[in-house]
Amino acid sequence: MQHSHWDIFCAVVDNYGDIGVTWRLARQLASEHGIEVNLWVDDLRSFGHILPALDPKLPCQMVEGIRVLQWNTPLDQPYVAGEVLIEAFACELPDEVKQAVRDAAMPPCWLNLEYLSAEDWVEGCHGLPSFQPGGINKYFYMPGFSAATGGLICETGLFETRAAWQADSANKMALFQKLGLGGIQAEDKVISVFSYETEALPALCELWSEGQQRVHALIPKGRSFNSLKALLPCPVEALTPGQRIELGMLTLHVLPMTDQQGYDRLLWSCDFNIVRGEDSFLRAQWAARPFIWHIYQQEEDYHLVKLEAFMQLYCDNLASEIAECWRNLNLSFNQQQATAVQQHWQYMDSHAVPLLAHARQWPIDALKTTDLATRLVQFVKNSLR
Ligand SMILES: Cc1cn([C@H]2C[C@H](O)[C@@H](COP(=O)(O)OP(=O)(O)O[C@H]3O[C@@H](C)[C@H](O)[C@@H](O)[C@H]3O)O2)c(=O)[nH]c1=O
Repeated sequence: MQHSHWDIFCAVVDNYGDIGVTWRLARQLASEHGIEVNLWVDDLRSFGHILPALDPKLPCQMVEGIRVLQWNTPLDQPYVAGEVLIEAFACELPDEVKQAVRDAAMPPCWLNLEYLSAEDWVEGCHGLPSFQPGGINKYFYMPGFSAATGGLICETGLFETRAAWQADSANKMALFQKLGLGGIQAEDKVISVFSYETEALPALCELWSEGQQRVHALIPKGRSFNSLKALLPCPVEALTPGQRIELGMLTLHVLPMTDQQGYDRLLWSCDFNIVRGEDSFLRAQWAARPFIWHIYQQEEDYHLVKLEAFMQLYCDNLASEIAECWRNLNLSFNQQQATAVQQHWQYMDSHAVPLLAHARQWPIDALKTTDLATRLVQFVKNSLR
């Protein structure tokens, strides 16, 4: 008899995105689809940054209904083939697992969960099998924005919860206070910043510090601050959560890192979000607020192709003037063009109202009829038939 559990293997690369995506998926599969999930992770310490409830020293633990296992090489905890085996982002599965799959009387449905992209070719590759030694198929599961792709991770009821949160400004003020971010008034502009290093960031800070309105930039300790060293009173390593750095009309706040639900609420609470990678990029869209996407850099500037594909989609039904302005802002930020990013930010400020209206409509248009987890469960059912 086949075991009904699912295994997800995730290798943490150099950031939080791979584990961020797989953790969200694992949680949703368990809570909304009643699936028993084993999540194998090779770096629990990094995982602990976005899941403070985790004990990185434990080889096996239950967190929010998911069994989280330390993935060591060689594998030192037993793997038993279940109904589904997911290798996240083409991580190389342990030999012991591949052997167990070959030996299983009923092998699991084996999937490679790929990175999200808005490019056209994704539709053609989603669901394609690749024949593996032992006569088993491995399927490419491609997240994406169209109905013919694997979809986008989005929990049931998320938009309603977010709308209720945003309907009462007391929620954001209470959150800022809870996070130890002092001195923020309800009418101030609040911007979250979770980017990689870029020269665009000090340029924007300069603009904000000289503006008419009070601006608060909420920045977790890490890569964004590496680009702001010249503005800091101490080395980046010495910054402490809650610390404030006053620069004219701008206050830089050192943001404590929270779990993913906390980060979502932060995105809902800000007027503008600067996000990166894959997961925060999607969550900024679900926050229904305007954003800049600092895309993860790839060889030969391939990331700019991915950025272009997304921008085209996002701007599809946006008035051309506003679309151009938002595209230029994103491009100049990603290309570290200090003067251009300042100019485009100012243009964008003058289109704030329609841009916000677009950001509010976008999640509904982008999600289509079903989310990734629901499509994935259906995909597995179809391929096991
Ligand atoms: C700031 C913050 C983030 N987070 C979470 C949100 C996301 O799940 C995660 C960050 O992931 P991302 O936004 O994807 O950005 P990232 O840069 O950390 O991850 C990247 O890693 C590379 C290896 C991948 O190739 C990229 O595509 C990308 O996923 O951290 C929290 O939970 N709490 C926080 O306070």
